[in-house]
Amino acid sequence: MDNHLYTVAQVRAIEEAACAGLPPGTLMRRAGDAAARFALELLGERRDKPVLVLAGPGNNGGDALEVAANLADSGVDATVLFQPGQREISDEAQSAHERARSGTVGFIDMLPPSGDWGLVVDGLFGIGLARPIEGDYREMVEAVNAMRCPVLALDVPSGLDADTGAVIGPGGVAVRATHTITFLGDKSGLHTLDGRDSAGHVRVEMLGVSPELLPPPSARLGTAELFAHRLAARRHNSHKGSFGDVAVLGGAHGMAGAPVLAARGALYGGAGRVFVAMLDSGPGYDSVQPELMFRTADGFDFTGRTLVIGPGMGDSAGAMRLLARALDSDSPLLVDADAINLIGASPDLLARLAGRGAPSVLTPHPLEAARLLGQSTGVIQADRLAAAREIALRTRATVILKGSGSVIAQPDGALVINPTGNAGLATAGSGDVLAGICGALLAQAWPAGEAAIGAAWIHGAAADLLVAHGIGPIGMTAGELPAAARAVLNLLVAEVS
Ligand SMILES: NC(=O)C1=CN([C@@H]2O[C@H](COP(=O)(O)OP(=O)(O)OC[C@H]3O[C@@H](n4cnc5c(N)ncnc54)[C@H](OP(=O)(O)O)[C@@H]3O)[C@@H](O)[C@H]2O)[C@@H](O)CC1
Ligand SMILES: Nc1ncnc2c1ncn2[C@@H]1O[C@H](COP(=O)(O)OP(=O)(O)O)[C@@H](O)[C@H]1O
Ligand SMILES: [K+]
Repeated sequence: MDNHLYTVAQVRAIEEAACAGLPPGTLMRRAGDAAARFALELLGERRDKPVLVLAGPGNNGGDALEVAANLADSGVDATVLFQPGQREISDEAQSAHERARSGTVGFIDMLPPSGDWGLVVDGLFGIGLARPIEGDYREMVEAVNAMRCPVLALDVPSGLDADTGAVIGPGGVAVRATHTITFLGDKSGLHTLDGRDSAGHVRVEMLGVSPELLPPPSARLGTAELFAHRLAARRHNSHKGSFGDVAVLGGAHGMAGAPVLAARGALYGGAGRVFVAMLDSGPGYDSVQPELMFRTADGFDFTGRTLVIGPGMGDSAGAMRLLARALDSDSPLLVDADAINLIGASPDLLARLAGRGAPSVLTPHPLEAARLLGQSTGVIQADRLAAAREIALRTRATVILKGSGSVIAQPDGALVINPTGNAGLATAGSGDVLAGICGALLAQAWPAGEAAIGAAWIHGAAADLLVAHGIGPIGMTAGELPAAARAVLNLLVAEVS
């Protein structure tokens, strides 16, 4: 399947199983062939420009040498930068060396001070990188990152942890590629945390390995197919009651903006009726969005309503009581922002959440996730997939761990990484809009897992649509997201209808 993600350990096992039935060096040659074709595509009309190929001491370097030999065979001026390592190289990599050295490939052992490269191929380190990149290799990575030409990473951008998307540290560096061709299965680390910046566009090359050799994936990349079956054209004979009520609970004194943004997200996400139940007396109505109905939270009836709790809620005793009441209710529930922090500080509230029968979704950003798990943000970000899964297991809720490449974890441990969105979303209030969109999908009877995957995808796609129209990433505002999300939703519905 196109969206399957594997761990490094799984890729090693796939490689071993595949090698067993093949003559030595076959996979490396196939990797070199596929990557050279990709390199030629990237060069396009600029085939007369020289290509710099960085070859490391292991098999990633072997792939690079195969690429260089293939490019030279195609008439491209290819130069390999290679420094021998301490260890003996593998037989496959040795053959690749011999092949490259017997042709027209040029070899250098240090980077020239300047060079007008048409493309750089990064074959320094792949899934075998075991410690931070230092010394001469570090200088090479830094020099490549300062270049303006396209950079094609082989398998994994050198320096990146292919499982977690973290730069291997402490104090490490990673190549920032424009493109990555990854072998024998896509890898989670290319799609979350630093992965998206480092890997650029990812192409998966299975090297002819039979699908029967593939294990069940450790995670999936989010796609519209994962939730498309929930999208349906609206029946003519429908009314506002057909699409559910969302009530956003929050809005302590001076913090009315956050619940209003969430409520707009819910309205444009298709909920039939949207309420904002404020802890303190807030605005009587939203003049931009007069469709929203304002209530006071005290005594507000939850029956038959999907609840989005937390935006701008604060941590007062009243907030805590409201949260306890929401957790104990039978309503589908989305828990965000201050409500997450309150649960992190209270084993009692955590137990109420874990004991819920109705659908529950939690949308922590990394700091909120850290508070929930009693860890530092650094620990959460060092392995976002593990953190999201741990929260889902502890809370028995669906979790969206937000950030670049949001990780959606289900209580049964299943993981999805959301591929949509961009840095324009790094603006105050965009998380509130996500909470509202997810609330709207829950209110339209989507199961929690699909609502979370769908909301993250639609929210990110809305930001991508805004960027495509010149609205961001710089200066994109959260208030612009709901209408863009509506456009994405209607496009999706039109596609499946
Ligand atoms: N085998 C196959 O069939 C296929 C393999 N494939 C390819 O192989 C790649 C995996 O190859 P790999 O296992 O050799 O690891 P790789 O990423 O080259 O790095 C390990 C080398 O780096 C060294 N080293 C590590 N850290 C270091 C550091 N910080 N600074 C300096 N040195 C450091 C380490 O030596 P060490 O010093 O640790 O003893 C070792 O020499 C994979 O990503 C894919 O591209 C594909 O062709 C498909 C078929
Ligand atoms: N670089 C990025 N790429 C993709 N999505 C991002 C990026 N930065 C932030 N986001 C998304 O933007 C939202 C930010 O939410 P959050 O951190 O709660 O902010 P706020 O509390 O201000 O609303 C999340 O959905 C997050 O996944
Ligand atoms: K690499």
